[in-house]
Amino acid sequence: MAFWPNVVVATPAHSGVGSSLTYRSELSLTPGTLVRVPLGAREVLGVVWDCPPQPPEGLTDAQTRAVADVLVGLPPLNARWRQLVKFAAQYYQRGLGEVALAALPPQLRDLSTVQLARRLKKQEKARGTAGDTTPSPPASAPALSDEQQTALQTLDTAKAPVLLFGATGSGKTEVYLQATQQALEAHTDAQVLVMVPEINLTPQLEARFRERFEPLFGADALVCLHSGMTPAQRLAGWLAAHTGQARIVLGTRMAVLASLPGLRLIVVDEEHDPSYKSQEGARYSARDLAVYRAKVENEALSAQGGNARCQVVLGSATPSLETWHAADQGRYLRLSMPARIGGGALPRLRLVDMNHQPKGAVLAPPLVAAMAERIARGEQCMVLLNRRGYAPVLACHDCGWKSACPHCSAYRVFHKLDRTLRCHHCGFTERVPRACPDCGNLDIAPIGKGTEQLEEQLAGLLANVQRPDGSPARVARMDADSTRLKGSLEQQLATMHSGEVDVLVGTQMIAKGHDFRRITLVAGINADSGLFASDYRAPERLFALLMQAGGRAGRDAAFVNSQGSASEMWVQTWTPQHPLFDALRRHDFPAFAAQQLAERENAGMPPFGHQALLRADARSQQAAQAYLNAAAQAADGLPHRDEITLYPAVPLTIQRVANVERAQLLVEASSRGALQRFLSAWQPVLLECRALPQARGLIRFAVDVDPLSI
Ligand SMILES: Nc1ncnc2c1ncn2[C@@H]1O[C@H](COP(=O)(O)OP(=O)(O)OP(=O)(O)O)[C@@H](O)[C@H]1O
Ligand SMILES: [Zn+2]
Repeated sequence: MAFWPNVVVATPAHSGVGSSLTYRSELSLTPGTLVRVPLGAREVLGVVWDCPPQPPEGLTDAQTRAVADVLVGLPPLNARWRQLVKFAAQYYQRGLGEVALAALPPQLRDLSTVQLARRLKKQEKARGTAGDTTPSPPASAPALSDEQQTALQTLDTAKAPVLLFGATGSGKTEVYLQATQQALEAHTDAQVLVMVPEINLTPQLEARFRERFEPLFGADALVCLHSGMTPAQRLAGWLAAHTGQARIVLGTRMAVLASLPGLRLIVVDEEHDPSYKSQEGARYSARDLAVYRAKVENEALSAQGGNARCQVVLGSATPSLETWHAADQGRYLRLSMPARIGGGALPRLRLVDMNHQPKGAVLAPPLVAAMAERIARGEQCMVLLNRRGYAPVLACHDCGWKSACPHCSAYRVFHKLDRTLRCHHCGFTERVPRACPDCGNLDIAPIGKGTEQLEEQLAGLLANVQRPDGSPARVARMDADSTRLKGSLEQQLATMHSGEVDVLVGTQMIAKGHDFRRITLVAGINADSGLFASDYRAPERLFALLMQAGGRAGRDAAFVNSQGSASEMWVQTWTPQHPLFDALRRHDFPAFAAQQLAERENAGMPPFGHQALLRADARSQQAAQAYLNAAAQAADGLPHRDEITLYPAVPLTIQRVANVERAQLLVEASSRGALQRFLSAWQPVLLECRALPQARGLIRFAVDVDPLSI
């Protein structure tokens, strides 16, 4: 007897190959089975989607090729996983095979059945011995605060996705830890997925999970999944999750597509973080997929009877407005934890009106004085500036030359430490010229400021300040440049935790999730850039950034009290009267969210309206825009066209990157369903339009559903 399995394989997006290919097999293959199949001259990894016993109409034996190999020993990917992948592919307008195969560890593609069997055996063996070692005593969990206790109980019983709206330092992590423990103890096969925006930024979190759960469930109980791992590590982690050996998966957005047959709890920590949205391939939102995934799991669980559930919890002190709105509507259950652990206060806001500061001052003198005082008392400070390098531009005052990147419509950033001009978009790097390349003038100077410069200036301004033990104050910088080397981030965080460093200067990476115990002053240096950005999400981002940054101050109430001080958040601004600061002063996220949501509703913006972007990359800006506009024209008559607004093509803010011209076209609809159906109908049209004469020079197009910036 023969079977005709339909197999999905990784085909390039829009390659025209259908969502699955039909092969022949002597055996009936369970859907979800991993196979190797011939594709052209190659042999590729594929996932069996279904396996009918008759060939599809019109197809004969002779036309189909046989499945080359079946990865026996690996359990098939289950129906819930396949449903998740199918949904992601449809919703984000990508190929099924592309999404399915991208969700698998890359190394799986290269392994033969024999190699895979060996790998599995090794893992099985390791598991056998793991139990032999005597477990260390479990790290004891602290007694929960009343708010934490209530949150934990509600998580256990809630029938909807939960928004854990907890102030900075309210102990959300402890709630995740104990909810994880509850879920794992409820069932021997239960698994928990914990997602974080950037795993390397928060080594503390991983350490807390390991410390808590390895003694209880063994050293193999927790695996990580993120793009910084080696291919071998990723495969091992994925296999452990897929076989159920790993009980906890801690990962970044990609982990949302991991195979987790026993999934019972999904935690999305700092759910507002933009890095949950993928910016390439299928541009999915891992947060939104997490909610969908829990729904699929719950449907399956309730079909089995019993009352097991898969809970999903989205946690943040500054939730995304999408999530906040869903809670307003009752689709999500909002759990509030307004109090900080230990009863500490949130930092007091000090606005510095830069109109009244000495001209050219990067740091207002009162701010420097306040920092000096705190250092002298043995407290730490943090200064946030969202721009790395020494200065964003280098310029010649004689002829007007500026350090433009030859390949991008952007300036190259001046990095003083290694004397380079570096493009932050394409990476193009050159030594800083000794003189102006255009006129030979020796006097070329930086314009604006970045973290390197801030570090340098602060070191100068605080040179005479002493710590309580009489030693000089120490300033350090943490940004993508200072943490490039492996282990350097951990080391820098350690110097901060140990108190070696008094002032930490850095980009947004210092504002995220860290539990520094002795910071009592946080300063935001250049907030205004976020106030007047053209993107309608800019205020939401700025508010979250400032509130999160401020949230690093005063986390240890006992320390703050013993110092006899109060923690402060300083913000330097040219527009202190901006209403955003009122809400920030009151730490009133709900008021800020309500005001922003009202504006969005009036303007029909998300989450009230729904958007997608059609993006085009081309050799010329004209071709990129021509393609987009042609695609818009060709949309006439498509289903739901009358419910859709298509805007004219526009160049991206940075329109050229690495010599590629970029343009986009906004698609808007008042209903998500209409948008979805329109986009599906538009997809073949988008493919056809590539061949139009005016689109010559087009390199690629991509659809971005629910884009984060427009
Ligand atoms: N019940 C508790 N008893 C004592 N200490 C606790 C308790 N819960 C949490 N903590 C401690 O309080 C501090 C803040 O907790 P945590 O880091 O979880 O806050 P968070 O809500 O995640 O904050 P953020 O959103 O700012 O990252 C941590 O040092 C944590 O160990
Ligand atoms: Zn460049």
